[in-house]
Amino acid sequence: MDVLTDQDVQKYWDEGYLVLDGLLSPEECDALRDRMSEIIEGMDVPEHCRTQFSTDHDEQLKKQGNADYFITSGDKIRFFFEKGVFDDKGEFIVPREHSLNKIGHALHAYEPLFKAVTHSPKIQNLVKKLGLIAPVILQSMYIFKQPGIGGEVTPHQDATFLYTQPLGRVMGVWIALEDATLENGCLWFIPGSHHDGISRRMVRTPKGSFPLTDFIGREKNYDDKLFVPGPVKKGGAVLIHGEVVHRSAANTSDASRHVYTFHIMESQSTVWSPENWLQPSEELPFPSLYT
Ligand SMILES: O=C(O)CCC(=O)C(=O)O
Ligand SMILES: [Fe+2]
Repeated sequence: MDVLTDQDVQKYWDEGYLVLDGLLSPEECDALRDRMSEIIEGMDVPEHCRTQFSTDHDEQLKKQGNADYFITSGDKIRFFFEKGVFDDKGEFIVPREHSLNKIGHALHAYEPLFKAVTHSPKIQNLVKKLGLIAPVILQSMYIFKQPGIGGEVTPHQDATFLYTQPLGRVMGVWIALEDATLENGCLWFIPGSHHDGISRRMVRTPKGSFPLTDFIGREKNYDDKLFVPGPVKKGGAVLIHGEVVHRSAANTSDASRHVYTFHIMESQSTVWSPENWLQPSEELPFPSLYT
């Protein structure tokens, strides 16, 4: 059975995103969440995440540590924390399971359950239905959007961070492992905003310089009234075109909003920018979706 109808496909290309109900069962969602709880229990918190800086020199070291940790995370499973979750001794001041913003960027490669969902027949079939010929997985993230402290994600286009030539080759698959609502920070989109290219690109800076990345261009100021919410029930998913403008609000509710999301690229006749922060590595070349 096709997960996508012809109308769905049309809607995706017209609006730049598509909300799908019931991609995963509640049990499949819970299995991913349970595995994530185990990962967090066993998590080693890197020193540069814990340390507070007391001198400018310390601050610089921490910044460098954070930047290195991020830019080499494409083929690893790494932990990214919310602000203000450690005290000055580096101990958690919130429960550790509430301290994380996200985990990335290679769950799809190294965590069997996440790998199985990513390469599942359902995902493969919907990507086939969209006409992709040689799709590969670029990255994956588990995003927590913690109750009360999960911050907003400001308006952006994913191709800002995952740039290709030509554009139009990248798609996010964003799977709600809990209900994503207006209260806990569901996604919002500007329908049809994927037709005008991108306004900003994140690029690596020359080797040996700091910061490690910089932006070319800047994000436009979008009229708030243009955004349409995309709430979705647990197990539902949103397909996100690489150039559609989207955002999510802070989570001011008591309910978390866990999601598993990954990005796919049509690799046929596409050039992946060597200036992107994320690069395929010897350890982990971008794996094919269909195998
Ligand atoms: O989960 C969010 O709030 C933002 C996620 C996002 O921007 C993405 O998956 O592309
Ligand atoms: Fe995004």
